[in-house]
Amino acid sequence: MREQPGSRPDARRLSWRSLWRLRSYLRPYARILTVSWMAAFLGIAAGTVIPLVGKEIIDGPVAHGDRGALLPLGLLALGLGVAEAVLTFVRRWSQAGPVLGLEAAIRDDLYRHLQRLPMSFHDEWQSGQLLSRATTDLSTIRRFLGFGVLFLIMNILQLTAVVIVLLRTYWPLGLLVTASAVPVVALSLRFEKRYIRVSRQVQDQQGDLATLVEEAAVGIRTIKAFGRRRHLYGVFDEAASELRRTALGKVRLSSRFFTFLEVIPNLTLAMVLLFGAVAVGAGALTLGTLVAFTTFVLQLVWPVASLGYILAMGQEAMTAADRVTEVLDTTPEITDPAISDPAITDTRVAGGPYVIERQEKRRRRRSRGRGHLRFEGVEFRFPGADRSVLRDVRLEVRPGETVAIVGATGSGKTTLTSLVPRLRDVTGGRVTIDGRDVRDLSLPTLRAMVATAFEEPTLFSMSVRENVTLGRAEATDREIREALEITQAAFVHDLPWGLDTRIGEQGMSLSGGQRQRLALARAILAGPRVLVLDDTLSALDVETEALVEEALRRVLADATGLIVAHRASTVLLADRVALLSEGAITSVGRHADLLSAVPEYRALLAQDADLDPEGVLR
Ligand SMILES: Nc1ncnc2c1ncn2[C@@H]1O[C@H](COP(=O)(O)OP(=O)(O)OP(=O)(O)O)[C@@H](O)[C@H]1O
Repeated sequence: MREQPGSRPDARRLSWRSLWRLRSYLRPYARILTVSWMAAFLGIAAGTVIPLVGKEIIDGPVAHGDRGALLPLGLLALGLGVAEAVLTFVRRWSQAGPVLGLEAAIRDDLYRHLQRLPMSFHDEWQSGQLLSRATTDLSTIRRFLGFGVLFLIMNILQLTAVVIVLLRTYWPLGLLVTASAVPVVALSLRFEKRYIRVSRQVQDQQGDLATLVEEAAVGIRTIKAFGRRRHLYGVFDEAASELRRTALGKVRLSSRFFTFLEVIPNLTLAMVLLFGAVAVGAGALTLGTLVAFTTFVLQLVWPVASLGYILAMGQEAMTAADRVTEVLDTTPEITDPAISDPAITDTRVAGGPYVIERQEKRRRRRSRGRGHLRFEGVEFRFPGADRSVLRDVRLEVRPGETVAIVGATGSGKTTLTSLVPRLRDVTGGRVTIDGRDVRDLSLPTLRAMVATAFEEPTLFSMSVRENVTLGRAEATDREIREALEITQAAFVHDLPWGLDTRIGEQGMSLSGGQRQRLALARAILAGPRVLVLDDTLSALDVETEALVEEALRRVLADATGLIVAHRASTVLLADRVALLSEGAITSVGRHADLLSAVPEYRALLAQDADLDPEGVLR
């Protein structure tokens, strides 16, 4: 079995590199971020100066009873305190925009990229893994790039500044405080390795769990129908418990580390107080200096203690960035040709997306040919598979002609049809429309030329109108009505809000046949030159099917049709039939001729009780 991508910890890839690459998303916010960072640095400076003012107050006015000097120094300390508070507010306020903007921009790019990735990618990746990358992982990155990095640098700066001040104030105690950093650094390095491993495990397991929840929601009917609730609950519970165990391990690991980080500065503080008191007693240190010293060490408690938390955040963000870039780095294999096709959208065209869209539409209209479809020695092999699903397929569908593909289950019918709109790319030979290899056409042009309706129709959580006009957003109400009439889908007018009724996720509130009819209307409304129907009428009752077929005949007369058929009634829509046997086309001809001359074809359609010996519907 091939390994599920993105579901296993892969420490080799893990580095700051993935996270560093995402910095470009912060570029638009350079100015406001500068304000934020300036506020942070000035805040540290103000905070560091306050204890020094305290020292001056104790060693000066307090020690000498000089009340006159107390007021200006007191006001200075107060002013610094207020300044620190205001700067903290400015830092927090100015950070929110860039941080949320960063998350939204990466999410947009990820979504756009997922849409561009080919079917082979989506075949391999669990949707829950993609979902957790687009949600949990991006939030983790946002938290770290937005707050973690700033605090990490602020803390390091504060630690350095305070240590320098301490060393200059009274070096023996300064050295003691500096030495306390050694165990902190040593343990942080050890902690980092283990934490990276466990946090990747948690993130991957969250993705697996999201997949299980999604499958349970989408497949609820099957689960209920087979009475498998308990069984699937067991599977889910096991995955959830595993995640809980891993997450608990992660919390235990971090709590040990965080506790250690809390203890070190407090121990240091106790030692500073002890040795400082001795030094004051011996006259080597003033009282004011000792008070300033202890205030400084107290100031260090939070930066040191939070260092563990921030490092953990950083490590989680690194694994999250790795998981996100894993997807972003997958190159879409099915792309527009280099520059050979004038219909390719040039995103740098002046005038923005609307101008580009208009130009694209004009080009598409110009580039609409007659829809002459040819499969020329087509081979197809799934990635990693050891044998080809399609072998040397040669088939011609002339403009306006309809060819039915008939074959046993698993013979490659769906795969063959998916090559026309380039849902998959041939691995040998070529598919041409009007003499041009489909790979030489821009994807928008190709997909405007070819419309497909699948056996399992996907309807989106939007209105009927939006669902039906997916292939042609500018369709008028009259055109929509006509398409719905052809596909016998007038039932939508009886829905509570007619065309504007939102249909549930996957159109669950509609019957299978109703969904198929809407998907067919969507394909017809796109006004394609090549119409691909992959067993689209399978869920219709005999009467509705007859009505839809009658109307489809008119549509197909105007387009080139490729229809996958299991039933004789659908086959009769076609001018010719191609028999696909184990990935190769073994016979092509008229339905009646194949029925009498090809035993395999006869056997495939034999179950169709409605046929007379001539293969015609009774
Ligand atoms: N994503 C995939 N990865 C690997 N093999 C696949 C994939 N999808 C389909 N196959 C295999 O390719 C072969 C052809 O599948 P295809 O769906 O094209 O058959 P079909 O003729 O349309 O079948 P049916 O009539 O049951 O819909 C099958 O053996 C199937 O197992």
